[in-house]
Amino acid sequence: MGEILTAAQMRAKEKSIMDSGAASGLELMERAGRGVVDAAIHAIGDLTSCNHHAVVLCGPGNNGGDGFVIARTLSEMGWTVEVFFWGKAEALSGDARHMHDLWTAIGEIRPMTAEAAGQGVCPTFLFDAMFGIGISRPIPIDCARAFETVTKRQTEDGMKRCFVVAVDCPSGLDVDSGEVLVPILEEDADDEAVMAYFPETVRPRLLPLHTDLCVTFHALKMGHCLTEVSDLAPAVVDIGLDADAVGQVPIPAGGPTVQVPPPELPTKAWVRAVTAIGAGGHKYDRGHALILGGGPGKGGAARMAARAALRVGAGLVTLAVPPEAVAENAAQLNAIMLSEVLDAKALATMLEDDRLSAICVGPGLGVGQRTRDLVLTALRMTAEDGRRVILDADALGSFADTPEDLFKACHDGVTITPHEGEFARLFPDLGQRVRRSDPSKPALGKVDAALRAAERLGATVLLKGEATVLADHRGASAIHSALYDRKAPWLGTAGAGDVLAGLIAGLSAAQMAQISHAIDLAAVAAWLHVECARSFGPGLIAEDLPEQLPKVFRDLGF
Ligand SMILES: NC(=O)C1=CN([C@@H]2O[C@H](COP(=O)(O)OP(=O)(O)OC[C@H]3O[C@@H](n4cnc5c(N)ncnc54)[C@H](OP(=O)(O)O)[C@@H]3O)[C@@H](O)[C@H]2O)[C@@H](O)CC1
Ligand SMILES: Nc1ncnc2c1ncn2[C@@H]1O[C@H](COP(=O)(O)OP(=O)(O)O)[C@@H](O)[C@H]1O
Ligand SMILES: [K+]
Repeated sequence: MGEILTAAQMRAKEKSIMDSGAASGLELMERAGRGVVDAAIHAIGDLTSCNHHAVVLCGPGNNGGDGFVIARTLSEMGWTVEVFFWGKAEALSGDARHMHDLWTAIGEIRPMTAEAAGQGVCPTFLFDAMFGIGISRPIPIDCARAFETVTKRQTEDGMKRCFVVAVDCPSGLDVDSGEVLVPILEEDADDEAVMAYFPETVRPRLLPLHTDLCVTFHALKMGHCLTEVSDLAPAVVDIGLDADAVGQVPIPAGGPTVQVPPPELPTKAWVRAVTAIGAGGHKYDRGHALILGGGPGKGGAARMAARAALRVGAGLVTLAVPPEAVAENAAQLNAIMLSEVLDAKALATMLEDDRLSAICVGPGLGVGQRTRDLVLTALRMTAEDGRRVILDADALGSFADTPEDLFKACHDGVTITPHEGEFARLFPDLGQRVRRSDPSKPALGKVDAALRAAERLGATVLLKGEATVLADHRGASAIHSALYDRKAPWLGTAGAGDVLAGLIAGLSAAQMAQISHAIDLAAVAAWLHVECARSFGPGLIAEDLPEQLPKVFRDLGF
């Protein structure tokens, strides 16, 4: 698993392999269907106590074609298979039609209605092959209801439910944005607000398609990484798209080109490659991070950022606070140095010292003119010299009314770290379209939104959340999802974002601009952030995060 693709990129890969003659559409579909069966059986493991009965729900496109292959494969293995079909056989594509006909030679097809699908024994597997990457609007209500009624079939003991396998993606998932396009319940149909499809009002009323395992082809798609689509981590089936001919065909732009590695990759080498961790040397070789802090009583956020910067490997860290906050901070700091900074002019003087190699502005600073001045000064003083600036929280909030001022001042050494609210205030047009707010327009999704924002800024954007998305002005992007086996919901705790900003600042301080791109450092920081949260576990508060770093580094073998 290296790359994450958009639907268009996947289609381009499929087309190029077919055009090259290396495989036909039918061969790909056969491999896809058989791969799903293998992955499903592998997930269950021991089938001895299962009833070898499966239900396959097939849709009107090639996803349905995969479903017919699944039905035939299981039937050949001696399973009892029920197939429900939504669509018209004559409207199927050539490949899907062929698979449909192969199935009808050995088995029955019934129309997909809730009544029909609700009858019968509880199957071991329910395969959702209704809609795949070709979904364009909420799935038909009959499909959603048929799905639901199969999952409600019960075993004799009334306990067991079937194991639901989504083919390519759960039907209704927009694989580019991660948005779920499932239908509005009929009982809501006379509610104007619901029918207007405003996500806030509609979401709780939507019919969820619960999935145990999602099996996709060749590579994960963006939606699998932006939304938790199944209980188990998605399985990826190799359908033979890696042949040479495919590599030579440029795939369309717009998808991520950098991916935060999953934990099974050689993480130590990756962390070492983009940081100075484990490199040894003098403290002055590992940079000096400057963190700007807020006024009296508002210093916690910046202190946590400073602590994270020091623990992650900056040689020195200085916290610079307004004069009236010096006493408070002096009482709280030891290894972190303390300076006083009255205003932007004082900051400019301080930044003349180019040993200060990275600057973090925002946590706990307060929204207003003083913060705006500090941000613009930090950006001006670093515009030409390769030093990196991390803008978080109030540094972003202070430009909600004048975002253009920030855009003009940003440079390629800047990383901004907004959560979705801060992002929407800085980029209202993009923020609105992260999710579908207008039924007639597809959602932009977090990756596209972050890429457009990064282009506008000429800088790196790290858009936070359960799935953290990174993008830069060169068009590189990455997704780091704290989902599936990297879940860390307890990381959503006050101050966690301040720690992340400090981690990026610490890595940036230790790293000179020419060695790696800002997006790589932000990606390592995002990975370490979640790793620290997972290492600590539930009960975590933000202060605990930097204290987990030594253990995380030890576990990596440093
Ligand atoms: N290419 C290959 O060789 C391989 C492809 N593979 C498989 O193909 C899948 C992609 O196939 P696909 O492009 O046919 O799209 P798919 O997701 O089946 O649905 C599109 C159909 O649904 C329709 N439709 C859409 N939304 C709708 C709605 N709300 N309500 C009603 N109808 C709706 C839409 O019609 P239309 O929008 O024109 O009305 C169209 O008919 C992919 O996910 C993978 O499983 C694998 O076998 C590997 C090899
Ligand atoms: N459910 C979640 N799972 C994993 N990480 C999360 C989750 N919710 C939030 N986070 C992470 O926690 C941090 C919260 O940051 P932020 O929203 O800025 O909060 P704060 O301002 O309190 O620091 C972000 O890094 C975000 O990615
Ligand atoms: K599906």
